[in-house]
Amino acid sequence: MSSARLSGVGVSPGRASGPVVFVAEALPEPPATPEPTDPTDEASRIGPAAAVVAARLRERAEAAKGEAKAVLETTAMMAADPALVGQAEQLVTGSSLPAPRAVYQAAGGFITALEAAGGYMAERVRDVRDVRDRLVAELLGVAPPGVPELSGPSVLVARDLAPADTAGLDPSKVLALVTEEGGPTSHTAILARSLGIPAVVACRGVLDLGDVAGLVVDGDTGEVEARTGTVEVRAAESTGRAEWNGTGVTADGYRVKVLGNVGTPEDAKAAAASGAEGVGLFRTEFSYLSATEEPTVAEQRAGYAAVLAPFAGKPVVVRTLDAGADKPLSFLNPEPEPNPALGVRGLRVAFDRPEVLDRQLAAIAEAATDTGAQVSVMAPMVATAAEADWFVKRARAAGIARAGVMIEIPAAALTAREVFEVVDFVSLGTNDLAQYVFAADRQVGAVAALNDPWQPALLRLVALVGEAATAAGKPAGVCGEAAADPDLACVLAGLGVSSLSMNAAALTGVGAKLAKVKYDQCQLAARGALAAANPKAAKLAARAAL
Ligand SMILES: C=C(OP(=O)(O)O)C(=O)O
Ligand SMILES: [Mg+2]
Repeated sequence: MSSARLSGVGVSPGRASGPVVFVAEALPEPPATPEPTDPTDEASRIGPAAAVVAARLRERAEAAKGEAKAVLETTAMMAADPALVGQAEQLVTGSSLPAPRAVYQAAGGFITALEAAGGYMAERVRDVRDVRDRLVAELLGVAPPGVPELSGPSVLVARDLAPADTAGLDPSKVLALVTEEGGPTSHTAILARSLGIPAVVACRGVLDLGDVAGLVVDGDTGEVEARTGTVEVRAAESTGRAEWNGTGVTADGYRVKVLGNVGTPEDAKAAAASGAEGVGLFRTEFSYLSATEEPTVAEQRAGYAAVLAPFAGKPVVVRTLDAGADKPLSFLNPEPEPNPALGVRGLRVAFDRPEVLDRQLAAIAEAATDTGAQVSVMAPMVATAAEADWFVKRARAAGIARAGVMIEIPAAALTAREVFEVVDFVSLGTNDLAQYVFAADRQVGAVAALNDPWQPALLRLVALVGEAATAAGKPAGVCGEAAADPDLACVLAGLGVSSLSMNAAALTGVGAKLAKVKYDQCQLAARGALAAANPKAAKLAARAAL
């Protein structure tokens, strides 16, 4: 047995090992050439291929439960649909197209019709695309794209995963996740952390491992060991070392609220069970990553209430839709952009379509009344005080008394004093703030080191916001991944941040660390990190003080 070592960036803690499963990449659009030499023969391949795809989907449906079962049964029926097969056959015999292209085009006709019908029909578009891709892959003799059905616990390896794919992973089957691309603040990393799946991103070379039986993955150090022989199947153990009494406070009584980042009702329950004092960031867009139409106010109200319910009587900051860039919502970002992270994302979508924001605010206000949670709202991707003012006025008009904005664009950090004049609070999104201050895409593995939350340049922007918060007498929180690192959490508190919001798994570690240190140690750590020349030196300087 031989082994090879690779290293990437550990983004979700824990050590796990097991057999490896590669996630096949999306197939390119099949070409319309060369013309088949015998069109009748070529057309006759489609029916049997559809039968194979349908049978596989039915098999998976039998083993699945609940919603997954229903989805698989519907997809199996579509794959066996004689209309799709018939039209594709005609395109081969009538227009001399190769079978994969014919299937692609026939499915395209169904997709256009479903989209035009709207409503429930439009939601089926995703399923038709799924069937189309499976059928094309079968005809080409290659693996279908996406996360395959796992026969047992496995380590998944992918170039990167779409947020919707990551959200759908089953933590009981996925031992660990390793991606060739992606950065520490990409949504793949954030979702892996919230699912408690050890993960390493930006792991160069993992896709070229070829003949490897299993991987040992260390989500803390970022090390990945590839073995050619059998690898023990081992799930990560939860560390559970630290203890915390559920109140964010330093040893000498300086209060720093410790809050949860949530996207789903399951996240909210996990955050409440882990002692979150409230929610500092509810990412509402996570509920609609696969939606093809804007959810109605009633649907949004019910969805938000399910997330707010565990926090009745507690503070919850609901962020309005942050659609675009790494989290596109098809009903809000239909057009491709040359540079999506710098384009129309977050609050910018609402400038063109304020009625979508108003409907969301109405649903949030109703869900707040339904659950008794103390709800505030905040807008993502705000660049100027004027934008902040525009948002706060709309929130107040919707009956939501407390409104703030995220500070995740350097311009907003640099003008934090003006922003504070119009908002009740701010929350620093250090994931995007790092991406924009370093001009380093958070999804690109090659620039992952620049997106390190210990970068002194990032901390200097946080310090500006902390000073502006103190001058305004209003709170500044951090809800980016920086807040989830216990030492860095102390540094942020020392910079004037009054609440820290993080995934459920990080709450105890951060709460326990704060309880061990005095506030002047946090300030000393902050001064040391600010003055450091690089992230490593910043970490060492902070640790020396803590
Ligand atoms: C918390 C943040 O928002 P998101 O990660 O959802 O972009 C951030 O940018 O730091
Ligand atoms: Mg952000």
